[in-house]
Amino acid sequence: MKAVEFDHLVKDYGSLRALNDVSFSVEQGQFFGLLGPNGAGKSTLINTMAGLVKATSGQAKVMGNDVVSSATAARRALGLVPQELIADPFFNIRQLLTLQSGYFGLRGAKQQTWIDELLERLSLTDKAGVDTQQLSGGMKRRVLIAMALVHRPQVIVLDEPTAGVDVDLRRTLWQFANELHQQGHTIILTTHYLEEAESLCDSVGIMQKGQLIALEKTQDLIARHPFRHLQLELEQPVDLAGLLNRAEFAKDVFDVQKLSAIKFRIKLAKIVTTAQMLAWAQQQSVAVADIRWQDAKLEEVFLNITESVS
Ligand SMILES: Nc1ncnc2c1ncn2[C@@H]1O[C@H](COP(=O)(O)OP(=O)(O)OP(=O)(O)O)[C@@H](O)[C@H]1O
Repeated sequence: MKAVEFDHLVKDYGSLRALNDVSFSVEQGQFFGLLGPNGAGKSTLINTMAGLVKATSGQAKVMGNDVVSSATAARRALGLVPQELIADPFFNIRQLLTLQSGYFGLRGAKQQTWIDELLERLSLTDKAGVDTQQLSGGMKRRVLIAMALVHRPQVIVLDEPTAGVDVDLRRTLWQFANELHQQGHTIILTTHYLEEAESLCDSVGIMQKGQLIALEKTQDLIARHPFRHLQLELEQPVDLAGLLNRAEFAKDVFDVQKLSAIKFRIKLAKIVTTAQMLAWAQQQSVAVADIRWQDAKLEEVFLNITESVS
């Protein structure tokens, strides 16, 4: 059974097609990154999964449960941390979490122990009796996280959880998310911080204009797009850009950035080995002092994919 499954999902808002025939699945136990530029359809997809948005056609399932025909079971399997911050004038944090537990039929001492644990983990213990209206933005976000986890869902969806949060909460959040992942929960994360996605997510899906345009293991995706940066230090100043323009692999040279008179950062679109590079330098009578490679980052791969599709 897949953690989540989308089958030919379409969502129209009037004449705007926010989801255009999206089909893919996320395996149980994955830490999955859902990426895409603003307006790509990520939130629409997530909200469809959570039963908050009704698809125009197609199907979405959470842990095998159709989000429409088995809505209660699907909702129970999912914990969504939404983007928007809440403020409830009537309840304090503990009351809110107890109420949320009640929606899932969870009551009693065992549930209160779990609520205590959530409060502790999210550094909210001191604030448990405070009305949510009086909380800062970051604390409201912690409450949202606790609310999403109150029923210990198998699938946890974090919709841009670190937008505008401080370093401390960001660290707490990733530590907690990693722990939940290790305990076997499936985590689905949308974020515009691609460094976060690269370090946390084992697989990523990239959406653009309502369609899924890439779906791969994070490392495979990066490896398949052979950008590498070469940091080259020369013994003496040389017009490296000029020389490279005349080189046989000139078409592969992406960008030459002069860092100093002798230091360059070269972005290559094709893998060139160190030996090839050194042989070429020798041919050109360029004395190389140091050569260092750096792999592409998810951010560059992402920009390359989304730019080539748009
Ligand atoms: N309730 C709505 N009514 C009309 N159009 C909507 C509604 N919700 C979203 N849209 C439109 O659907 C498209 C997809 O929006 P969505 O919020 O899913 O994108 P996103 O990838 O989550 O973007 P972001 O990264 O900015 O959060 C956008 O063009 C948006 O304007």
